[in-house]
Amino acid sequence: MSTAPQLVVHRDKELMAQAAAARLITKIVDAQASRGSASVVLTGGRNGNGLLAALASAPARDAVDWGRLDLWWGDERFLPEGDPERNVTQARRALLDSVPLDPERVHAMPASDGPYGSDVDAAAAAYADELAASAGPENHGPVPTFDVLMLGVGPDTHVASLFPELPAVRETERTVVGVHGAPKPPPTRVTLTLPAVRAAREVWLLAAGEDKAEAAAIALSGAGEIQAPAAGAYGRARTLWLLDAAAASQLPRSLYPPASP
Ligand SMILES: O=C1O[C@H](COP(=O)(O)O)[C@@H](O)[C@H](O)[C@H]1O
Repeated sequence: MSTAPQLVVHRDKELMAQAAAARLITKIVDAQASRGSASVVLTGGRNGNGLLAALASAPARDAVDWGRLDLWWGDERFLPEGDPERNVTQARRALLDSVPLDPERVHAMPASDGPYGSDVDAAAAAYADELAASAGPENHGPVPTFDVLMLGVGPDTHVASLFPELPAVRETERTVVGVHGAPKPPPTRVTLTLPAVRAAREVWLLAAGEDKAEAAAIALSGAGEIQAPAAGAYGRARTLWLLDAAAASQLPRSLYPPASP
């Protein structure tokens, strides 16, 4: 069942990144206190990396037990290991290289020069197997119940590497698929599907900047998920849109409470 989106609109993208980083720290600490460990799905893109950079410079980052955190990715650009355009490379630079993570719990998606070579479909199937191996009976399915799954929203409403009208966004069975011919470079990618996204307790959609305003307005105004993939991204317990004022500028004001005078 879909959870109705809740919206939080911040003054600008810097404040949005800092507030989202603070929110994520609290979520991780709470999950570790109640379940022993936490699991988070990272997103690539400007807003996702902005959040990680804000987290890296937040003093409260030391409240996280980094060794008891599983990190997964919502999508990856299928490029060689270490390529600066890979989402994991960018995440390492923004945050991961500066915190004491357990390398066994950092679940990067395969690279195009990894064990599956250039076979992106085999790479996607392997990531699906890794997810399934981490899911316990309590998860009732082939993916763990992620505590938080973050998604940057593209100007065309794509989330992860689920682009409007492409086969990946129509997938209803597999949890991870290879993407061929993405309209945004690089064309070959690996992505979680909407059923995998919806296994998360909380899904957070990040949209900052004027170029996200139309996408946010379309996705939040009843568009279908095939045409507007962001509209199909929701969590089991909560769906949260974190925006800045520029990205919220085309939304009907009825969707979020007015700022105080
Ligand atoms: O290519 C990608 O783009 C989206 C959105 O990125 P943005 O820079 O427009 O915020 C991102 O969420 C995704 O992970 C990434 O692979």
